[in-house]
Amino acid sequence: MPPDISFTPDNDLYKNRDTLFEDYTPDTIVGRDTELEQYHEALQPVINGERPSNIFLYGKTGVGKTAATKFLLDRLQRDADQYDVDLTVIYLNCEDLSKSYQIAVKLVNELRDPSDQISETGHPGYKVYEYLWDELDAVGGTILVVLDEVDNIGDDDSILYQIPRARSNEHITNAKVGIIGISNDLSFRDNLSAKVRSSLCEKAISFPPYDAPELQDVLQQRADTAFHDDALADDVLPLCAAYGAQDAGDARKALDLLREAGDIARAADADHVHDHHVEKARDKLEREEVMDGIADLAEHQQLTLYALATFEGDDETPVSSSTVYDRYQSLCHYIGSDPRSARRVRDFLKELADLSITARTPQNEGLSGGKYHDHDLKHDLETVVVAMADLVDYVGVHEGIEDVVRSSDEIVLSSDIDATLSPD
Ligand SMILES: Nc1ncnc2c1ncn2[C@@H]1O[C@H](COP(=O)(O)OP(=O)(O)OP(=O)(O)O)[C@@H](O)[C@H]1O
Repeated sequence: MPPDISFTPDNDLYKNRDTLFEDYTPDTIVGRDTELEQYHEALQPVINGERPSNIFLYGKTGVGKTAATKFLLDRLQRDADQYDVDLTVIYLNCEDLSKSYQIAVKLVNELRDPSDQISETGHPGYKVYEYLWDELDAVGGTILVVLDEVDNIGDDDSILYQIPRARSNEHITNAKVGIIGISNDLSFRDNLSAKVRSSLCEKAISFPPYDAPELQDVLQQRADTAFHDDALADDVLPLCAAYGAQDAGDARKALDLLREAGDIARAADADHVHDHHVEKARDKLEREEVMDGIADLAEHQQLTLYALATFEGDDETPVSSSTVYDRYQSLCHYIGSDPRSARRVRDFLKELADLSITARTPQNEGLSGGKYHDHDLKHDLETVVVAMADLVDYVGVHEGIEDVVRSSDEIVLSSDIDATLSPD
């Protein structure tokens, strides 16, 4: 008989938890006054009925570029209606679109009736642009094309050049088209060819990371809609904001932390969310992030990490790059894979440290010992081994991690652990 499981609503802490998610658009944007002012000014020609400027927004992830865009374009659309300005806004996320051709097809289809769509492949490039110019002119008025994550477009025949020049090249005569490009790749603008840069970046607006007081404003605004009054202890928002500021001033992460803390408090049947819930939430999110980072590593990077993990299991860390390399070679030997060079493995170790998966400390033993780096895991051994369980399953369990594999509920291997690999 299954146990008698039932569900009852539990909304003692949350008033509207959904507002802590990414897809919720807040009514106002806080903490971005300077950027909103610049952005507002850059959009002003639209409401004057003039040719729109091409605008480029850049800044690290989670600093409000998309939120500010949606907020301002909503307002602009509302006011355009009031002042009889014929405005059409098309929003496109370029995450999976790396070619100008794909963007052009998407735009044509956005502008066309659903019954009259073109296929995603098989048209000559010039033809797709012809369709696009026809559609833009048919819509007419002012058209703003928002290209979020614009840095994914990686070709020379750039639509980022074609659209801004379409009017002067007499491809379109009716519509006035402006591009709003959004990017979190800070080197993207510098790497654009001069001609694309000058068309796309007529108005460039930088979004810096949030500092702790700005993040606290963002969190406070969201907490007011998400939680009941008094649900949060006084130190919760300052703590989430401080962690968010440490995490590159990313509002998305700070909001995730607040929601996770709320969930942990709710699961514990707490009357309030306290700082210890925030600390637990932070550990959990950090662990998930590290695990995702490890799962994304290439095979030989993971083998390098596996080699280091075996020393951690034997309490022998920190260890030098050459010690890790010897163990790495043994692991390669077990699976019959050609080891990468010692230099390459030193690069892997540096990358692991850059990803905050390991700690890398320079050592200098003077003339006798020379300079080298020591390495250590930055997270507990079980987290690391769980994250690379598929590789451990494939290579076999090394003695150094045997205890943790045996004691962990989260590591399920397809074969017997008895067949452990010897130290080297
Ligand atoms: N100033 C703000 N006021 C209210 N909410 C904000 C603010 N800034 C960011 N947010 C919220 O934080 C999250 C991330 O913001 P947003 O998507 O705008 O960042 P972004 O800079 O576009 O990041 P990415 O480059 O990763 O797309 C969203 O949920 C957004 O609503």
